[in-house]
Amino acid sequence: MAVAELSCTETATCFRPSQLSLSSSSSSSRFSHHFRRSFRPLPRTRNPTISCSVTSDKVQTPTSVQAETPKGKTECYGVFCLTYDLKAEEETKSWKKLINIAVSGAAGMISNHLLFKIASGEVFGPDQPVALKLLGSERSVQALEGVAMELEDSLFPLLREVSIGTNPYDVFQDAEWALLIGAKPRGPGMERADLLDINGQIFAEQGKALNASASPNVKVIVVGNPCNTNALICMKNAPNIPAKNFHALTRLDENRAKCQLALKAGVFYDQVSNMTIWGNHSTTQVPDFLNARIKGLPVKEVIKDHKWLEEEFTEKVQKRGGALIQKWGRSSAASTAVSIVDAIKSLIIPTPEGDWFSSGVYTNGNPYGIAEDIVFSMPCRSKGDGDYELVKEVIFDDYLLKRIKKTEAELLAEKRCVAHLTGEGIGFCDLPEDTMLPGEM
Ligand SMILES: NC(=O)c1ccc[n+]([C@@H]2O[C@H](COP(=O)([O-])OP(=O)(O)OC[C@H]3O[C@@H](n4cnc5c(N)ncnc54)[C@H](O)[C@@H]3O)[C@@H](O)[C@H]2O)c1
Repeated sequence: MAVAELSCTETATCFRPSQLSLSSSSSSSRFSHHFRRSFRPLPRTRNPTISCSVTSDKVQTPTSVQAETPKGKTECYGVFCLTYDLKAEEETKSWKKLINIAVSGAAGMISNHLLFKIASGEVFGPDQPVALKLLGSERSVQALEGVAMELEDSLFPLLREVSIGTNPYDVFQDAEWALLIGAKPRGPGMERADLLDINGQIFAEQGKALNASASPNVKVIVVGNPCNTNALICMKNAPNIPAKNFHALTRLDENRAKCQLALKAGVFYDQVSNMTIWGNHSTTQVPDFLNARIKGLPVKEVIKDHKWLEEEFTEKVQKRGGALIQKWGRSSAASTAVSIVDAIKSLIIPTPEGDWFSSGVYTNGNPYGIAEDIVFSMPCRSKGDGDYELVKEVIFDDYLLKRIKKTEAELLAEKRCVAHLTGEGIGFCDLPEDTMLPGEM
């Protein structure tokens, strides 16, 4: 094989030696799984200029490789340009049909953990090929290419295609899952209301793009904060997608609550079940120790220190993100990625008998008397078909109801604040207090 040096200053048709030697072979049987992946940039709003320098006289020119690409696929990115018909190749395999997974904020810290879990088969299963569609901001394009390169270098057999782009209408094309992580962090001195507006605009646009481009039954998990209201905005801008398909991630909060209960009870955390986080992914969230169980028993029967439950436990879960920042100097990324995996698996694997999981979902028709038309974390159960039902057999006491009311009030205020982004008039911000997101200082 010819040895070539490569340098690229922009995304476009750049080739590395392995890819070039592959392109000269017409026999697809010589390709191993990972050779059949493609990394191609999606069309962007601005045209990239190409600057590649390959220092070898033995390699083929990019032009000859381009000529071999299947019809309609004129651009490719990275090591493996698409020089074969991926669909024809798929027909010879007994694997499941490829699924398209869009991830926004793909160059960020959470995605840096998540993408490799998805590509490895840990999330959707060891026989489920995946295509990753990575959305970044204009500022993160170079980093996005770096992510794609690392994915290439990992040689995941299940990873069949990676595309990158900055236009959500292109990136979300045919997406069956949309993991919306990308958002702006709250800067110094920025009010929560400002953050709601800035990030709300991102999610309004992405909702429209999902509506126009994604699979009609796409499942959407909103991670970028403030995630409940961002999910509401996204949903309102995607009227053709069922409202039930939109989730705000509160699974990290559930996992944190389980961990704290296990520590206090002196059991391993797999003994804690039926954990609900009610409400907003903020410091008003309510970790429900009334309905949770330890070794199948009500928590209050196992942990007799009820003062601890009401005061320390609740606050510890609510402020866990901030405590972590103090130690790490940055917000939780690995455990958030793990919780996104948990959230997806909870929808594609039947919920264990008698148990449930928490997710921020649309409140219309909820059996708990929570205000309609907001995205609120509630207990859910799934048959493993991507859908869920709200759990009916939960109990309430005054303590729980009072706290649920507080987080509900916050979400209703957030909703009023973003009315201009949900098509419901002029936004008016009267947030009860400037509560922090878990993870903020
Ligand atoms: N729900 C939860 O449990 C939870 C937990 C932790 C973090 N978060 C939130 O997740 C978000 C991402 O966290 P992170 O640590 O990965 O942040 P990060 O700053 O490392 O990454 C965010 C990425 O998003 C990109 N981005 C910004 N605007 C974008 C847009 N319009 N389209 C696409 N990409 C865009 C940025 O360029 C950046 O690469 C933050 O809003 C954070 O508050 C939520």
